[in-house]
Formats: sequence, C-alpha cells, structure tokens
Amino acid sequence: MINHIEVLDSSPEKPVAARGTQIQYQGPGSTICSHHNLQPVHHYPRALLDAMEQNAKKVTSPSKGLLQSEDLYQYILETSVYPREPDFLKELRHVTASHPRARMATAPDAGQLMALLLKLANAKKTIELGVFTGYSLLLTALTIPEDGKIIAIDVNRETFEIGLPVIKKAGVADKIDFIESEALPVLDQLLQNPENEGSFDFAFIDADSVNYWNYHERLMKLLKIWKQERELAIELNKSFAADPRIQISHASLGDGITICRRIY
Ligand SMILES: C[S@@+](CC[C@H](N)C(=O)[O-])C[C@H]1O[C@@H](n2cnc3c(N)ncnc32)[C@H](O)[C@@H]1O
Repeated sequence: MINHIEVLDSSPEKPVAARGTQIQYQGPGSTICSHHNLQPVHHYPRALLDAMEQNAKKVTSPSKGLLQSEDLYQYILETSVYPREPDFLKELRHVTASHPRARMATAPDAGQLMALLLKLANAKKTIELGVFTGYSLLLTALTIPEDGKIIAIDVNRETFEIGLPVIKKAGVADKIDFIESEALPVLDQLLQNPENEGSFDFAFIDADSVNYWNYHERLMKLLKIWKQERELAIELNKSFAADPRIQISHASLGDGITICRRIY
C-alpha cells in the first residue's frame, strides 16, 4: 500500500555536488524516494565516473534516462509516452524546447511515471520544489482532482511565466499556488503552522540537489503518515458492510477475503 510519495529528481545533468542515485522503497506506510547520495563526485572510483560520462554521451537529445541506446529511448517515447502525453503537456514541452536550459525540464517518460504515482497515492495536496517552465507542475495539476492544490516553489518566476499561458489554457491554474522564493524558508514557514504537518500527499523535489537532504528532512514532517494497513482494512470492512449497493461475503480464509457483488 503506497501512502505519501516523495520523488526527488536525480538527473546527472543538474549542477550538483553529488552523483549517484539511491532508490528506496519501504513497505506498508511506504515512502518511495530516489535521491543523490551526498558524496562529493571525487569520492567515486574513476572507472565509475568514466562509465557515467560514456553513458551521458551515448544518450543524446532528449538526453534523459539511463538507457544505453538512443534508439531504445526513442522507441519508448514514440511507443508508450508521446501517444499518451496530454496535448497541453506536449505544448508546454514545445514552448520550453527553445529555452537554453530546456534539458532541465522533466522528461516526458519521467512525467508518465510521476502521473501514475500521483494516481496511486490518490494525491490531492502536493508540493513541488523547482518548477522551471512547469512541465511537472502542469502534469501534477492535470492529474490531481478538481479540488486538489499544489504549492509550487521556485527562485525564478520568469521561467514559470513561460509555461503559465499553457497552464491557464489547460484550466488548472487555480490549483496552483506559485511562490517565488528559495525553497527552504518556505518549507520552514509551512512548518510554523501545525496544520500543515502531515498534510501533503505528494512531494516532487526538483530544485538544487545540494539541499535535497534538507528538503527531505522537512518533508518528512509535512508529508502525510499513512494509516497502517490493518486500520485501513478495518475501516474498509465497516464501509463495505454499510454499503447497500453491494452484496458481500466476508470469508474467513487466510487473513480474510471480502467478495463484493454490485447489486445497485
Ligand atoms: C530542474 S529545474 C525544475 C524542472 C521542473 N520540475 C520541470 O518539470 O520542468 C530546477 C529548478 O529549480 C529552481 N531552483 C534552484 N535552486 C532553487 C532553490 N534553492 N529554491 C527553489 N528553487 C530553486 C531553478 O530555478 C529551476 O527552475
């Protein structure tokens, strides 16, 4: 069962003090996160750094992902990603393409995964650190429900404004509270209000990698703690029992199986 999700973008193209990606999954009451481990680059073996450089060269435009072959990456984009990419996101991607730092934008294949995680987490209240022109922000806004909210923080409002017309056209600008600021003080300010503790369903961290650990520590307080599976199961069983639209059989098999038949 996935609860809140913290996603940290760990592209090696970012101006970072560390390289390497750690992906972590914890079971029930879970957190999924990937982040740079905080070792300076020179702590890595030379051979590993050389291999990383070779990989970076092999993957050309758009040079996202860790695939060894550009053809394979293109195949994935063309087969599974572009056909399902919402038109407003395509438009935002094209608007961003001429920007000299266009490569900072979330890649569409990463976006596809992020949309899935947002849905799996049933995310409604989210926070994003590092907006750039807004690809991941628009994706989040399109994915969360009508009454969902996103706090989006970036030091640079100018780049946010490049994508803003598309966000407005998509009709999701009302879900976004953009804050032009360094991310850390905003997180600290959010933590001043106890109501914000444990209130966010999803966080996307895509700003300055040197601060990822600082962000992570604060987000551990801001993100929701998911109820344990047992509590959820008890609540769910109560709701099933009270739901007149279904006929149920709660069988004492294993640790319990409920079979529902829709009758209304
Ligand atoms: C990789 S880009 C974000 C890409 C974006 N998520 C997207 O999908 O296009 C990183 C952004 O982080 C912002 N940034 C860098 N340091 C920051 C900080 N300390 N606080 C807030 N934003 C920061 C930069 O201005 C830049 O727009």
